[in-house]
Amino acid sequence: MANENTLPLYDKIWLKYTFSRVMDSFTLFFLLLLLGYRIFYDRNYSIPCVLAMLCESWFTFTWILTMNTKWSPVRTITHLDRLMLRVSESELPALDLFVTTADPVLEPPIITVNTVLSLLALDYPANKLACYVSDDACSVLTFYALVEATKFAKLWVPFCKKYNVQIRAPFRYFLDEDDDSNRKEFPEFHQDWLRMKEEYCYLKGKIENAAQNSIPLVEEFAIFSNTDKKNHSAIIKVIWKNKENLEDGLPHLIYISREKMPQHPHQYKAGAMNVLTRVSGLMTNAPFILNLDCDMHVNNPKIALHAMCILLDSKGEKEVAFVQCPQQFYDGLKDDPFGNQLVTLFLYVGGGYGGLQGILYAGTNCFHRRKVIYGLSPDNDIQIGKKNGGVINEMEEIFGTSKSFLESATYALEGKILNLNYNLCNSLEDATKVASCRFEQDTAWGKQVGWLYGSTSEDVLTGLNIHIKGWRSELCSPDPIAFKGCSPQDNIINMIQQKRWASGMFDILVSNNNPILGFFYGKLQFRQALGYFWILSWALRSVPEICYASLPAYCILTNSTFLPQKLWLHASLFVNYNISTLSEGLKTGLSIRTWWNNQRMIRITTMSAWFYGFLAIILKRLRISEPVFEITKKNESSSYDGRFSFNESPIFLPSTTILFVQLMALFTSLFGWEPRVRNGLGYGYGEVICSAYLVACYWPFLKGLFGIGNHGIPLSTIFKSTMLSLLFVYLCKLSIIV
Ligand SMILES: O=c1ccn([C@@H]2O[C@H](COP(=O)(O)OP(=O)(O)O[C@H]3O[C@H](CO)[C@@H](O)[C@H](O)[C@H]3O)[C@@H](O)[C@H]2O)c(=O)[nH]1
Ligand SMILES: [Mn+2]
Repeated sequence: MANENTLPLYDKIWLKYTFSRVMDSFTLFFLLLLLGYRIFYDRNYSIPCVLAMLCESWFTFTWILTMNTKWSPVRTITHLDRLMLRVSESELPALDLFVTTADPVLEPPIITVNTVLSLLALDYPANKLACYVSDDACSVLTFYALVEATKFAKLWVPFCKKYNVQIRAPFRYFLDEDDDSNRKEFPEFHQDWLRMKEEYCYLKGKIENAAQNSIPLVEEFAIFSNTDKKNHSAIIKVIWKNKENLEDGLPHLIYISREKMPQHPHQYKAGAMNVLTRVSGLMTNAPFILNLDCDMHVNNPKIALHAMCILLDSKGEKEVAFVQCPQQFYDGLKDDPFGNQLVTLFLYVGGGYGGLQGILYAGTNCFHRRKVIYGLSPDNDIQIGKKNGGVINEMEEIFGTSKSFLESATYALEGKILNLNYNLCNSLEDATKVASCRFEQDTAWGKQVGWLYGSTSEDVLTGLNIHIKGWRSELCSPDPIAFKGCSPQDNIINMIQQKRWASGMFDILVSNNNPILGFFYGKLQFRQALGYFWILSWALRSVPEICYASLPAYCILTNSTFLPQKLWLHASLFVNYNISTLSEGLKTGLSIRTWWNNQRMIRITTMSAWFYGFLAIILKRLRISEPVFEITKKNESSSYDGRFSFNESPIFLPSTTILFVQLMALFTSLFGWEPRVRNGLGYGYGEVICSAYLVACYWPFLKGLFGIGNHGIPLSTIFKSTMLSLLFVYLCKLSIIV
């Protein structure tokens, strides 16, 4: 039998989704058949047919990318028991915890507080943890909430540990009336539970109160007087320090609001992450970092141990740069009307990346190695400037001019665990320096080290760069699920988020950091590069999709055809594709309704949010406007009903217009208003069915035409869309004449 100590700490299991593979292959087969048929048999080179063929070629290409990504999915299984045999609690490595928040209105402090509480209560030695909260809003309310939360944490953390509470974010825990898992063993449990609930309500009340009546800016809050969120010096406050270094105490808690100046680009979240990295480097310098968005609370208190199984495993140690846990959400609306729960995405596509070079970094729920963030590659050199002793100048060029930080970075890069037990407060002066705007000037921060700048999807960009260095990554999805967050609550917020993702990712594709170059000049594996291409090209997909969606309407309005005579090819493709996505959904435990909502939303998103994402990058490249990071609004609980809401945002124009165009086409066909066939063939059932299918996809918009209040499409949007669709009809007519 293998020695206990040589057994791997985690295993990868290759999943066999045979049915899925077969169905996906059929889809590809039909796509190729269709193209072949068009080229060799149909030979119809009319405008709609050529356009359709171009679009179909793109779809085929995308489909190959999709299949490549999904083809060999894996699951990782972590062995906590083996980890515990190998290392004792006191030997576990230190872990720095980062939480980012940026707006006390869109991100209510009570949510951040819950995330922090769930982190402080992790099942991990408390003297190995330090929690850093970055507040880009420089909000005294957030600070106040954290100070108050610390008081509560002193009761909450021991309570969670004593009773082995599973959900350690109080707002989720107390949703359940009473938790009687501990009834029998501990007679005093109920008493404690009641007290804890009362204390939590008290905390919540205090924060709500403070939000309504402003907080007096005296004593520890005085530093917030005269601060403007876009213009203020750095504020770093050690809210709580685990002075006696107790294993079962409360981890350090540090509040950071980095310096901001109007003329200095602050680089959104990536900028905040880099400040967190540096400040924590000075204070605790843990070799591992877990980063969470403010709304992502810990749902499995053992998650840090699970991640350590991968990071400390003898193979993982050498190869794995980061461990990413899936993004899952609480309070998902029934049947996922906005298609934003991403369940099958993480399972099928996420697992698929796992079988390649590794899952992409998703910005939150991720454990990083500090040295990798500092630019180290698996063969241990730092690629920008060689790091041989004494070359302090080079280190300065990379990491900036802070002596103490350079020292800590050297330790981190060499993998030495410094028994700093740094006096957190003594490093405050240095910390303020590394949190200043100017610190990064002429350094490699954001370019080669740290979180990278230049894309609103800083996460994918940073992860890609790590993969290009030759590192791998792993997906970690223990049961219960590691973290849970808040998904966009309505379709408007969802669209803003999708637009940011699509534009940020397309931005990477057209930059020097793209996966193609990464494959040729770096160590990005071929299939991983294709996998990246799949996701980075989301925005690009909008163009052929919009084009394809206008074809049925064009054909009906001009009485021509874009479908080959043999409709069965398209029909089989359509049926096959739908059966395969449906079966994937059902296997994941989703309802048919959810599947349909997801299908519909992917069409709507592609042709609106992703299209705007595409435009945003074109404008950026033309130096007309810079994309901004629009923060997603977060809620403690969901009060939405899943109906679509609308506003005057241009994001609704493409959808409304596509709907109008299809409706005009369908009416034309119904009343026989189409012109006579001129040459070749006229439109047939195929075009009508396609048009009707699109109307089904855009049903929420059709309802929106008759909705009232924010459930109705505003008149101005209706007006603009009418104009656009009339223009489309006019152009169709024009194309007949010429
Ligand atoms: O200037 C900023 C802007 C944002 N954030 C933080 O960034 C996080 C993510 O922002 P959110 O609005 O929640 O965006 P999501 O679309 O939900 O985030 C996903 O997509 C982002 C990239 O677009 C990633 O950074 C996130 O980790 C990932 O969860 C939040 O904690 C924010 O507080 C900052 O710290 N500073
Ligand atoms: Mn979020």
